Amino acid sequence: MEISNFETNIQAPLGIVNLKEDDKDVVLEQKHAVDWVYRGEGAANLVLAYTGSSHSFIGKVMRIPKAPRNGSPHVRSPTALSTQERLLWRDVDGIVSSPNKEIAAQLYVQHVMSPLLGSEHVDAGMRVLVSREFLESVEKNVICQRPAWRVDAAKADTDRDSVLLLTDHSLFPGGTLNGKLCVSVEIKPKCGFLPFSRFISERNAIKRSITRFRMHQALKLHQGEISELSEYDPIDLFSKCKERIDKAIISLFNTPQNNFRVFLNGSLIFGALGAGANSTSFVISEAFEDALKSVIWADNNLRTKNFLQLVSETVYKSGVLDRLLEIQKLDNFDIEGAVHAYYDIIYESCPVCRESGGDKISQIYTSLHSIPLDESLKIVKDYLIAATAKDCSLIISFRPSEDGYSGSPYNKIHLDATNQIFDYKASFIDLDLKPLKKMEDYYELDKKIVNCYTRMVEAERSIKANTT
Ligand SMILES: O=P(O)(O)O[C@@H]1[C@@H](OP(=O)(O)O)[C@H](OP(=O)(O)O)[C@H](O)[C@H](OP(=O)(O)O)[C@H]1OP(=O)(O)O
Ligand SMILES: Nc1ncnc2c1ncn2[C@@H]1O[C@H](COP(=O)(O)OP(=O)(O)OP(=O)(O)O)[C@@H](O)[C@H]1O
Ligand SMILES: [Zn+2]
Repeated sequence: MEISNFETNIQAPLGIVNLKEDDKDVVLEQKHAVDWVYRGEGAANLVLAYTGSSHSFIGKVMRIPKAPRNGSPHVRSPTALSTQERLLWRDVDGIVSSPNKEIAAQLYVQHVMSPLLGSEHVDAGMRVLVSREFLESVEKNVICQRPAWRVDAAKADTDRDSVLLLTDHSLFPGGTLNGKLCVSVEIKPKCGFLPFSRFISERNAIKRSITRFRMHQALKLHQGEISELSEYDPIDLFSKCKERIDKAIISLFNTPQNNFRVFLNGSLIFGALGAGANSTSFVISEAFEDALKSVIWADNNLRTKNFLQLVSETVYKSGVLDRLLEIQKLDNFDIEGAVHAYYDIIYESCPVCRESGGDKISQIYTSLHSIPLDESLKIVKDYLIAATAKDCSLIISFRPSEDGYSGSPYNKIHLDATNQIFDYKASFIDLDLKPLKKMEDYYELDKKIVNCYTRMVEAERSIKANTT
């Protein structure tokens, strides 16, 4: 379909590229909305996939920031970074002068996360200009596919003139060969290590032996966010040990929540769009086994097993999570240490130290308040980069290889059980810059998670004692 070009006086800031055709900015209008379909969403963004025939958009998704409806806690600030955030990220090219948070976030992906993760695994995207009517129209078109609770919480923010255009990682780059298929798996791995900081207080010592993800499950269950505890433990997925990675992938399949999805040529075949999925039932697993027919050449009842093996083997051999883990480990003070540095950089007296009443243990925290500002800035900056790495997702897309081990520039993986060779590509998505203000929420949530988990363990212990 034809996309009209408009001369426009909206300038893209330094380092940010607007989509252009014939040297003019492309502007999407109401009539183009029909080509965009619902692909998914998280707390902050609505993601749409392109189904039209314009070469500029084939193989792309559009990421539209959401605006909260009344009463939602997810408040969007339309202004750019705060003074302290500008100080924190001042080394990032162009970020200090970025006109809004979305542009700042894009520069952050480009200049911070991409170099850390490897540019071959990251697409920072480009901006495309959109009219309000386009945004209103796509918002209306996809509303019935969105989870009801997401609709209640927020809507597409129609009050902006550009959105982000990204590579659609659920399709193979350059399309599928000779109509062959692309199967892709999306994993939200969460934090893959046990914290080791000396700033973790004795009463929270449990954090050193149980992963944040597993403890958070207890809180999510208690708050009714999930109906069953996940079998998954990130520590297995990041272990670099094949057997433990196998275990993690099988657990993700059994209890996918919002941590595991599979797409076939861009259509969801496993997991839930825009939300978490319940534990995998017999009916769901049968349907998935069937959906894999065209991808895995194995007898019925063996396709899922072989597919999960393919995923596990790829995670193991590619080492793609090793780098992610190193970035997550930039959080080496833990929130119990980093929160003190945070209050120093926002020039507020530290409520955490105030509440602990100057006891002996709290001296270790007081020491954090006497370090130079640059060191405090580094602690918080590293903490926030690690927070991005703990919340992003990995998409691995597979395509049956046309030419065995030669030819295409993509990585190859051999599935021994079926003697199939696949090209694969691994990409990270959702590498958003976390707002500085979130440090306060992180500290509160950390306390809540530990308390809830501790109470759950105690309750289990007393039930056990009463029944024996
Ligand atoms: O705090 P967590 O670990 O629950 O992570 C939040 C995620 O929850 P999860 O536990 O993965 O379901 C949460 O995901 P959902 O909305 O639950 O799908 C968001 O990713 C949130 O990030 P942001 O506020 O959109 O920037 C995430 O917040 P951050 O902690 O990454 O800031
Ligand atoms: N580049 C992409 N290619 C394919 N699918 C994508 C891409 N980006 C996002 N998606 C899909 O859209 C969903 C939501 O995207 P994303 O995670 O960026 O939203 P978010 O609101 O930032 O999430 P969060 O709640 O974690 O902050 C993803 O789970 C994924 O299924
Ligand atoms: Zn303090």
